[in-house]
Amino acid sequence: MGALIVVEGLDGAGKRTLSAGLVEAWRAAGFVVSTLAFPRYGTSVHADLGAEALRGRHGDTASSIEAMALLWALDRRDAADGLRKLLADNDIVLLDRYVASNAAYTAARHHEGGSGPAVEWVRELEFERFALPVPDLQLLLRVPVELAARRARSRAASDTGRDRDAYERDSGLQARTGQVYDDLARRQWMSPWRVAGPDADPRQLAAEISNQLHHGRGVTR
Ligand SMILES: Nc1ncnc2c1ncn2[C@@H]1O[C@H](COP(=O)(O)OP(=O)(O)OP(=O)(O)O)[C@@H](O)[C@H]1O
Ligand SMILES: Cc1cn([C@H]2C[C@H](O)[C@@H](COP(=O)(O)O)O2)c(=O)[nH]c1=O
Repeated sequence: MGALIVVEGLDGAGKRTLSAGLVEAWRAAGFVVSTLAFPRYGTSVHADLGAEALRGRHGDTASSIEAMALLWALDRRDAADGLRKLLADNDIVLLDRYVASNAAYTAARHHEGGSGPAVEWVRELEFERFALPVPDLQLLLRVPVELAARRARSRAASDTGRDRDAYERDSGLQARTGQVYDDLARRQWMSPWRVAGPDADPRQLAAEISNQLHHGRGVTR
């Protein structure tokens, strides 16, 4: 059974870039690695509806905090069997966003912290009711809100298919989401967390994580 590792952080933090670096380093070290990014745009109708809602479609869907969270959660529920198969077939499965994204953004939209009712609602929905696999490690890519916003803006300018959505345009939401992520990491919500900064070296991080998991539960190579 492979190790389930999740990269979390704000919009534009650099999760996709860091994930690519980690995967490259682990593969170079001989690990069999698969990756998946949530929301699964183009694969999941729930993910696509969510993205469209954040760009003004589907009436008042985006204004409902729980409706949005349910769309993202249903995307993961549909992915659960495939995820279990990936875990059976790989040493490491790396996810770019997972359940903690729903916990952080839902709590932040409600102006709650990391131990409030929104986080508990997400935990009960996704880990208990939907029985999604619990991560072995959650990695918070913690970058200043201003830097993440700058990166999200410059990516939107250079990539015409990646315009900023309603959450990315809401600097207050991003700041509160960052605080909830900090809370979740401090509380070690659901599993062990590590925090990496904007200058993290993917190769060094990859080595530290595989050592950490080796001493804990899995990942032998
Ligand atoms: N370490 C870095 N140094 C400089 N630029 C970076 C770094 N990491 C990411 N970027 C740039 O910042 C932008 C956002 O990065 P990326 O797509 O990896 O973020 P993300 O966290 O996956 O975003 P989102 O969650 O919004 O999809 C991209 O244009 C990327 O090239
Ligand atoms: C998976 C997931 C995402 N969100 C939020 C985070 C982003 O602001 C948007 C879209 O995600 P992307 O990474 O920018 O494509 O949705 C969320 O609130 N809950 C989730 O589970």
